[in-house]
Amino acid sequence: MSNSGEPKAVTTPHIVKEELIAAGKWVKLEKTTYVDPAGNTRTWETAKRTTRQTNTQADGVGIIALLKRTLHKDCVVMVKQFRPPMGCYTLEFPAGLIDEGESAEAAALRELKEETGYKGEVVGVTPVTCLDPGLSNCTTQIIMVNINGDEMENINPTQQLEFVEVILLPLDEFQTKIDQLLKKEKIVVDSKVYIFAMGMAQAFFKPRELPILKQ
Ligand SMILES: Nc1nc(=O)[nH]c2c1ncn2[C@H]1C[C@H](O)[C@@H](COP(=O)(O)OP(=O)(O)O)O1
Repeated sequence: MSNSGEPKAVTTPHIVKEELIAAGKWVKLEKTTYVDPAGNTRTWETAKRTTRQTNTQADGVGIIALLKRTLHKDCVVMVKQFRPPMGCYTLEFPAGLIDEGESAEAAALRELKEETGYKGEVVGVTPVTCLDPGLSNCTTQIIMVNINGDEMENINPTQQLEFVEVILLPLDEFQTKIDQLLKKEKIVVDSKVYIFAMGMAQAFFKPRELPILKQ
């Protein structure tokens, strides 16, 4: 790297035009023409969902649902399902697309009920977050939900989706349990899930390894 020579022109990068290359019912491919920070006009191949609702910036929601029961460890409610684009089973947080006129919070509680049978209460919401910005404009909001597992309707929850398996994993062993599952089965874990698992391990277990805290 060198600091010599003419300073590069600095431009505010921006989109010039978006041209449709192909469209299906759920997904479309566009050629995006844009100006890069150096002022050069370039193109990019962009995938978009066709289903994004008006008045929302997020395509869907992901739900971090904590099942809280007396005399049980708190568990994260996970779903395992066959995902055609991956060609295999995946381990994910419950998730789904936001319907027209629906808030992210309402979508999260609806999807949680449909996919797992549990009735939850929203305790946190992320901003709109991107999922794979080098490929797609797809966005999600992650909704944190608590489930009172002692409530009657959450004792034997009935899910509405036949091909979605609900898996409960204890929060305090989340990463270890995922690792065990990955060793046992041919399954791919969603990156959001694994990052959350690593974050939990760092937050809860690493500080206790500091010498000062061991005394
Ligand atoms: N990319 C997709 N291709 C499809 O052929 N069908 C798709 C795509 N994305 C969504 N869907 C369909 C499948 C479901 O019937 C509905 C709703 O999905 P939803 O449950 O909201 O979301 P996921 O659980 O994340 O699939 O859309």
